Amino acid sequence: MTNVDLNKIEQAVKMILEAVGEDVNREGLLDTPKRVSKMYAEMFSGLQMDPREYFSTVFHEDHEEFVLVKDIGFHSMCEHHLVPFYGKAHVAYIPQDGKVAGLSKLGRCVETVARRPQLQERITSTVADTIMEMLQPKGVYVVVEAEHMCMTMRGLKKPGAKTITSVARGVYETDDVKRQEIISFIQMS
Ligand SMILES: Nc1nc2c(ncn2[C@@H]2O[C@H](COP(=O)(O)OP(=O)(O)OP(=O)(O)O)[C@@H](O)[C@H]2O)c(=O)[nH]1
Ligand SMILES: [Zn+2]
Repeated sequence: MTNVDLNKIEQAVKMILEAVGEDVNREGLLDTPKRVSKMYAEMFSGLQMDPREYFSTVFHEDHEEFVLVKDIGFHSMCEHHLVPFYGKAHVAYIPQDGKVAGLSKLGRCVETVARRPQLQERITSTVADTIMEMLQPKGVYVVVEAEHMCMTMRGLKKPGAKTITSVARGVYETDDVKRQEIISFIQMS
């Protein structure tokens, strides 16, 4: 978090509170700018990290079918409104030449990419492209399902509306049978 200017965030939060008509000196708000600055540093910590690093260690295992880690919970921040969107990611790949990653690294990749000002589509494609680049698998399929607070607590105001995005790379782009197979495992409860 070295490049995060906590002071600047504090000043900005103070200005927003003043601008909406709050008394920034009332007791309950005294520490709020500082708290919010630390919170933003945490929520945007993915900007300081490179998700590719999680795949610098790979294992060699003679496994030729898919690996799927599903229901990876995440929280992110909509880059248009700076309010949360959150849900689950499902990440699948088919190793090539026995090149497999530690299972936790798929979740770490999602977490890092999510902790940035984001669009759901970009989380989905960045995770898929990172795995394609680092593991050179036969294919990658990523599905993200999320609820966007910018559509529930404001604007459209439709609580429960869910957005689903998917990105297919490699064989998952061309092989309908393989894609259907992984979709059925993702849908399985
Ligand atoms: N494609 C995409 N759009 C998103 C995402 N998160 C929020 N949005 C949308 O970004 C759009 C921004 O639209 P604008 O018209 O510029 O902003 P707005 O007036 O606040 O829009 P409303 O939400 O419709 O009130 C909205 O339609 C949001 O629903 C996302 O992850 N992906
Ligand atoms: Zn939004």
